[in-house]
Amino acid sequence: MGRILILDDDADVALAARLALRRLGTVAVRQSPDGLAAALDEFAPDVLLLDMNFAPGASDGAAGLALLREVVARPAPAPAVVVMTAYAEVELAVQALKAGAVDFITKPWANERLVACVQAALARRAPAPAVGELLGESAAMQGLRAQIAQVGASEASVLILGENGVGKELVARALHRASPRAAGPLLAVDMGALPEALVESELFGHRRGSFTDARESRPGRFVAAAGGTLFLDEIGNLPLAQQAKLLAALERREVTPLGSDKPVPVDVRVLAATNAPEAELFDARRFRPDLLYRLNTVVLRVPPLRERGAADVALLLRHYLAHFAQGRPARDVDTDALARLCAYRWPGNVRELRQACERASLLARGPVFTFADFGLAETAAPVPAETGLDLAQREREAVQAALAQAEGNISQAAKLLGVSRAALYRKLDKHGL
Ligand SMILES: Nc1ncnc2c1ncn2[C@@H]1O[C@H](COP(=O)(O)OP(=O)(O)OP(=O)(O)O)[C@@H](O)[C@H]1O
Repeated sequence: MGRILILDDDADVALAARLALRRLGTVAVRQSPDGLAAALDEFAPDVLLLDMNFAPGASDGAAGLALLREVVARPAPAPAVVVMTAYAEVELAVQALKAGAVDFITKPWANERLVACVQAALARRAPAPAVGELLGESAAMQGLRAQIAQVGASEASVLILGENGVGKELVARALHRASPRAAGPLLAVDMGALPEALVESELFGHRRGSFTDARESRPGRFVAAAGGTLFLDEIGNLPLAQQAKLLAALERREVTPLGSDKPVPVDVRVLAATNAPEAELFDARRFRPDLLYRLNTVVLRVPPLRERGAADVALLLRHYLAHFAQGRPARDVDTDALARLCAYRWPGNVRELRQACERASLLARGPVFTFADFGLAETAAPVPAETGLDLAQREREAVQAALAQAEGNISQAAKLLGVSRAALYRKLDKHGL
């Protein structure tokens, strides 16, 4: 989400742009360049969509270029400028790019093109993501982040569901950060990794001598997380006997350490996660329904990576390849490789993608990354069985992948594909992109 200012003296054009762009954030419209500086100070847009002509009859774009230069020269944070030109004004568009515009859009535009162009400009202005941030701009990930913001602020128990490596722990951390308990600790307990005999002492603590190895008294995780959040990972692996004890602790909001008969009050918010299929979780022979109802006041489902779309895969690739480049500029991903990575199923989800990026960054020798560099099991590009090798489809995928990698920047995408900008525009038109 961002702040977008549209400057166009044609009220109809400005309105059409405002309607198309409103789902990207807060959109304001000005019809005259008079007072633009003050408007920029006041509204502080991330992106300025700038018309190039303002005087009646003028078509040389001089007024627009002059405004563009003023805006670009403003002290940071100056907005990213996307200029609007008429279809034939390629020369003017080039001048604008040279003067510091991040992109141009020709009128009349297809709304999807305008949205993609402004979205890319917004993304370029967005601050670099903090470590551990849940990345993804697909509708599914935006929805998930909105849910986190909403339920994070409450004390509700949240059950986080999703396949291996989708980011359930990141979701738990984000919920904790969004909560009033953010200043307190977040303690994670991996139920899958704990031997059954140790579950109780780990969660509830023990008194010295309560069992053979208990040389010292030890507070359990419930007590250690006081004032904060306890994240019970792989909850589906908790044996039935311990499920009963966990239920009792949650209901009474107190725990009794092993070897003690004095209950200790606890002050934690409990988050739980599992990669078990929901059907298994709702099987009373494996998981107590009463415990499930305690844990799942809110259920958050983290979608598998293959359901988030090519743009999210490309975004995560960019993020992790930059991360593993360790300060050096990251190499590009070859267009064919990108199309195949976007179509790959990612059974290990984001964790698998992260590891594949680490492998490629360490081992690849070429100037660009190829599909083989990522060391993924599936080596053949997926070819739809019935249609065979559909050239048009492959071209469409390559264009999509290049646009995703170039974050919607047409010049860069054209460079990646080895075609001119004009040829890329024709391809966008041909494939209705
Ligand atoms: N949306 C995301 N953006 C950036 N990184 C992510 C995202 N989702 C997951 N990751 C990264 O992928 C890796 C796996 O994430 P995480 O441990 O949270 O997954 P999980 O669902 O808890 O896995 P498991 O089920 O195996 O416990 C981590 O390195 C995490 O930082």
